[in-house]
Amino acid sequence: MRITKTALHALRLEMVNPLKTARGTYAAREGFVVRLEDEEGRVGQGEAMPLEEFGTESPGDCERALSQLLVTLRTSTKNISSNNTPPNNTPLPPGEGRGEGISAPGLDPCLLPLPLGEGWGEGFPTRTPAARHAVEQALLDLLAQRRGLPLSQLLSSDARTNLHVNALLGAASPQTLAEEARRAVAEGYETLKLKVAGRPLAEDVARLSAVRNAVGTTIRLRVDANGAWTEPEARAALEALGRYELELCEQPVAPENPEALARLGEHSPCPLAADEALSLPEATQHILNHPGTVKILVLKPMVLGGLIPTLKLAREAASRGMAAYVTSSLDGVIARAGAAHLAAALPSGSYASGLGVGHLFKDEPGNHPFRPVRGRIQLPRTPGLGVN
Ligand SMILES: O=C(O)CCC(=O)c1ccccc1C(=O)O
Ligand SMILES: [Mg+2]
Repeated sequence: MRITKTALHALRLEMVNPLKTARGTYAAREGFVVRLEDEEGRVGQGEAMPLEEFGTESPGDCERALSQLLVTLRTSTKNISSNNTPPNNTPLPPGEGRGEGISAPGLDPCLLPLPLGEGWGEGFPTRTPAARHAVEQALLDLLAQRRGLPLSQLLSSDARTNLHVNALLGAASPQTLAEEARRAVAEGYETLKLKVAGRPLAEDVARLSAVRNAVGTTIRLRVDANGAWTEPEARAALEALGRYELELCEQPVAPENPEALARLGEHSPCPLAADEALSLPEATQHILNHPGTVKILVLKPMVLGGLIPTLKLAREAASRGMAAYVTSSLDGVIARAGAAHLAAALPSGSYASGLGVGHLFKDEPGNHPFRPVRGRIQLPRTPGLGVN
């Protein structure tokens, strides 16, 4: 494969309502779309949507890195793969083991001529994970198209064809949250997620109570503290909120403190999931080494530097008995499409993915295949990413 043309566009996504997390409030998102054309006229697409507070580079650094990467791609005298048919025309092997499959059938070799930096497992993080994500995604889109496979199938021959997603509830007051929760359940969602922390515990208790009363006991409720509780606060909050039967809690304490996360996990009334901590290599290693205390990883490909590093981390986690699910970092359709293909290729699909955020954006394209319907995303069967 040879890249004959490249293009880089800025992308600005206005939100319908600002999304409040304990780490920041987002009214708009700014990033980039990369388009790569191969010698046979196919076009691959990738997105970079940096979110600095969650461990990516700044938009400025991202743009500089992308410009450099695209120059390298255009001027590379080396073909990205020595011929059109890779030596081994099969997808990556299924997700057991330590992910050694990834470098085997032609994927990493295709990306090797690129100074993409390293992915998770080889000295992660890259300094520009969002830029790496975009270029890797566009190359994978092209590669999957060339092989006539949906991207999910390129990543794993065992990939599922549809995904559960959670509804992200954005309302603040208990009453409006309860209405929002009822609507989501009526639409077909079986897993609801709400942001907690950054406010008095009594308020979160009232919010959780209102949601649980509104939806009954069969719906899964997950909460996300975005690292905002201290360890004692988290202990008290998990105790109080745990009465409402939580599926899990994402990142109760600061990402820099995986020891506290592990201690909390030993006595928590609900399973704990690591999210922001995974942008820090030392914290990630600590978490992988304590699989009984943190049971789940929340994987953000934009933060982890691409789909392949993320898949590697998921396989490593699975080999240690930990579960994982994929969420976006409030990305546009292109990145969410890649994340959906990745979610379908994870070793296990037992947790809903956090990819149902399109309705939060003002100019979300209307009828793309990655829109959840009745709480599920049905992956397109077309080769590549499946986004036009
Ligand atoms: O998981 C979802 O449904 C949406 C993704 C989400 O909550 C999120 C969005 C932007 C930044 C961080 C997070 C997070 O999971 O912490
Ligand atoms: Mg989270």
